[in-house]
Amino acid sequence: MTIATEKSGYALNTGSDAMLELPGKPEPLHLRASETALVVVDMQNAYATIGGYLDRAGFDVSATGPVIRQIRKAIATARAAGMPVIFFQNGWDPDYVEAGGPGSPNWYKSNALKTMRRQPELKGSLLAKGTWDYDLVDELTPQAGDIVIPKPRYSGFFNTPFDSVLRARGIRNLVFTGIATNVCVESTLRDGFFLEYFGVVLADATHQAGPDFVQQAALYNIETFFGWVSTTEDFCRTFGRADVPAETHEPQATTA
Ligand SMILES: NC(=O)N/C=C\C(=O)O
Repeated sequence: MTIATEKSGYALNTGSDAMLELPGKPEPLHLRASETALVVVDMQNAYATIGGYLDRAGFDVSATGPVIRQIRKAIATARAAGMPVIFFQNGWDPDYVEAGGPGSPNWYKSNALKTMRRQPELKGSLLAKGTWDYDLVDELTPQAGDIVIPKPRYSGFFNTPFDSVLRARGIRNLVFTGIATNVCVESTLRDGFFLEYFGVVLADATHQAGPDFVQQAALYNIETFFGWVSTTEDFCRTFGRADVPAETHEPQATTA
């Protein structure tokens, strides 16, 4: 992506690179790297690690290892292609004020809040900022140039600067990875659809919260009504090299 330094104007930031074809369902999607961001949804211990919130709430997280590895490949490709990499972190302040009280539907539907009400000894440990549960998994550490956006609800567009961050960079296409396909990934992709963003999910770089059929249902919904479904390999082949190494980096990202 070209960054304007001595000249001004929206057109300086976007659209000068090649239009590429990303294989996908229900059909290939055409997009430029300069107008595309890689979005990593909620890859926190809460969602991807045994002992985290989803595991404690009774969801199966035993198959998240391969998903983490695919996300690392996608991140390495995106960084090499000059695409913004945007990490979301889901959760609330340690007193759960941002979670909403009994006046919020979130109070009734959040399985983290329900689990903590059932097991009061867990209070303060699930999805609270500053805890291990809230932290991104060690394998997916943001680096300088990446953007980290905290979010208080399932959609990354709600009560966050996400839309502004995207519009300021001329981003029109969102490539989604992360957990959970059927909750925060789909919610964010849907809201993006309403805001005229083109959303594509890398199926093998996502994981559902719930039984296997939920993953298939979410992908069906996305490819049929809201966006496109592709794979990590196709993303890496289109924007770089499929065998690009999944590096580790120092934590120096910008938190929005
Ligand atoms: N990141 C997510 O998709 N979260 C799903 C459920 C929750 O946060 O309770």
